[in-house]
Amino acid sequence: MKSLSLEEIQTLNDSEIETSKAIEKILGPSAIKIDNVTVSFKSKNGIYTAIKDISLDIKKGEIVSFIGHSGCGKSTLMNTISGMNTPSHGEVIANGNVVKGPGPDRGIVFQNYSLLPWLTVFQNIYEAVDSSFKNISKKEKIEMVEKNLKMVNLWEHHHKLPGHLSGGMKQRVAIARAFAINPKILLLDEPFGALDALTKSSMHIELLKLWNLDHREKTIVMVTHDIEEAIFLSDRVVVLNNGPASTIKEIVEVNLERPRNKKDIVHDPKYMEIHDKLLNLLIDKFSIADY
Ligand SMILES: Nc1ncnc2c1ncn2[C@@H]1O[C@H](COP(=O)(O)OP(=O)(O)OP(=O)(O)O)[C@@H](O)[C@H]1O
Repeated sequence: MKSLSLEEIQTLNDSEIETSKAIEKILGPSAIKIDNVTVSFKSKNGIYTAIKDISLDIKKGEIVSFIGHSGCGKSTLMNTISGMNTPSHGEVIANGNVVKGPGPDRGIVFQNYSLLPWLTVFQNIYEAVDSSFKNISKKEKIEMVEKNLKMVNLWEHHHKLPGHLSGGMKQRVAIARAFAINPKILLLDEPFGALDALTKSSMHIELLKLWNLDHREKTIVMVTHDIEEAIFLSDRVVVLNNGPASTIKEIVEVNLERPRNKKDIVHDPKYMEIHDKLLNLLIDKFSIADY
């Protein structure tokens, strides 16, 4: 079903508004509306169009992953939602507002943690809380930092510098920082890409734990290369075509019940079917016989 643009909503009469509210109640409100977005970059060789005419609605509380080959435009799409890229055509609406730049309603976590190395774990989160919440006391800010560090089991390390933490711990600090500013939308660009398989696996559980504690109200968009990760975490997986001018190849629904159990899920025939589907969408050679 097509969502309405802000202009269309403004021209609705009362009964239409009631109807659209009723529909929204059933389908859930759109947290992110990507409307016909094209992003081109100027380079010395001319203009390079990374993504073209992409439209996608992401509902409040949904977890959606972008997957595709290297260079297909996943980060470009993500950066357009975050406001770090400006669309050459089309627009992104986040939480009802046209995205014009980065904002506190959209928290971002990158693969490289992006913690300030000269600040302690505590200070890294405090700085973010301090610049996002102007009207609360210092005591309340300290409590917010403590609560979020406890949620990722890192309170006892709050005095350490990032350089003295493991990769998984750094990523937990980055996630705690993103949750501390309490954005409605969490954007994760290959957040676990640099972690070993065991740490990655426990980070998936940590992330879902935080999402659950927040009543599954945060919308999470994630870039990943990892099919298993995408299935375990997501409600939908958006597969992108190769660039230039990448488009959406297919959207795969992950209709697996939550809470999901890492050990059991892989034996679920529905999981295997989704896994196969994604594999076939992403890979065309499965053995040396295919060359
Ligand atoms: N600022 C920029 N200027 C010029 N070209 C860019 C810029 N940002 C991205 N590109 C190009 O756009 C294309 C898509 O890049 P993007 O980083 O979005 O891909 P990706 O799917 O996230 O890749 P990976 O999986 O390797 O991280 C690439 O060809 C890249 O070189």
